[in-house]
Amino acid sequence: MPDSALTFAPLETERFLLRPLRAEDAAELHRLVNDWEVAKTLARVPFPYPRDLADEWIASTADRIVEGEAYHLAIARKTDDVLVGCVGLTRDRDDRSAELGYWVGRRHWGQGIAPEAAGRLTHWALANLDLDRITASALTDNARSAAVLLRIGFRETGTGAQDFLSRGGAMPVRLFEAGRADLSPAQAAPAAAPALPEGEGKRILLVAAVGLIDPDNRVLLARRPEGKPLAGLWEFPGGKVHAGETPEAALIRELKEELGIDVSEACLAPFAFASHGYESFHLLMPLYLCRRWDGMVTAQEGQALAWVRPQRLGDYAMPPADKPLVALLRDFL
Ligand SMILES: Nc1nc2c([nH]c(=O)n2[C@H]2C[C@H](O)[C@@H](COP(=O)(O)OP(=O)(O)OP(=O)(O)O)O2)c(=O)[nH]1
Repeated sequence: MPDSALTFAPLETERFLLRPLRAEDAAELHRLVNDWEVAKTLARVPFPYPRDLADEWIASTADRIVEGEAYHLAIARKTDDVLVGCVGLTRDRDDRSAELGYWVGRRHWGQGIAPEAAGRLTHWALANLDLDRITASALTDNARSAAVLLRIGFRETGTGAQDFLSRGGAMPVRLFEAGRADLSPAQAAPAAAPALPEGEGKRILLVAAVGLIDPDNRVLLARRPEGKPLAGLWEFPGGKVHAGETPEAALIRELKEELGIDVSEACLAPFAFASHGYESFHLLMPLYLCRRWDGMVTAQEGQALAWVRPQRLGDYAMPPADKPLVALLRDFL
């Protein structure tokens, strides 16, 4: 799946824009990073830091964004576009992971900039790239950096050793990792959901979903957007059944809201269901199939959509509840 953006839309945080680096940033970047207190915490930064290297490195970041290999971004103040540091991710496609790194210039320390920027990039990456986890490391003598990672939601997974250019050799580091489950907002069932029985002490959440099938026998998947639980995973369109609604009425409403199409109840054929225990609720999800609708399928909420051939469904990371449904659907279509 192509997920590398040709042009990278800056990511906004409360106080900063995380934007691609520009040639004009080189002087300030050099001033901030050519500081032993900053360079000594970074694995791939030499000290002293040659001025030319700032130009070369900035030039290389654009290509790597286009190729979807690495996202090294300026942390720029929204008010005056002043560069205060950098935050970046380097992907390991084979491992479906990426490594997070960040630094903030010494004159900007103590303002909570690193967690704000690194947290935003981590959430964005898990929601928009084909990744399952983000890794990071911090020197064992850098408690401040470890605290940043823990604050974002990273888990400490062990210790290791890493080569540090600035220190001239291998140094001991603490290793960290974050996956969707670490960062997801609480998966609480909404107040609007009907009162269903509890199973094993967990509330049962009723969600209606549909496999929309086009004339080429492809199935529509939608990507869960940033900010929702399980962000970045692909799912069958649908949503929670509200109090007083039938599953069919809920689906008709959701398909209008999310995809801008009109579906009649007669075109929703019951197919299978998922019953899956998540940590804080038990999901009960009837899956319908639908081959007829009115209107053009268009993402109404900015979510990514993909029409997928049945035999390629396995290429898309989906919530654990969907696994049995995918197998059934592949056999059926
Ligand atoms: N729509 C859908 N939801 C799924 C699938 N698999 C799966 O585990 N789920 C889970 C994820 C969520 O916990 C829940 C759906 O809730 P949701 O929050 O997306 O529903 P919604 O569209 O009503 O969202 P909202 O308006 O409350 O933001 O079901 C699937 O294939 N499709």
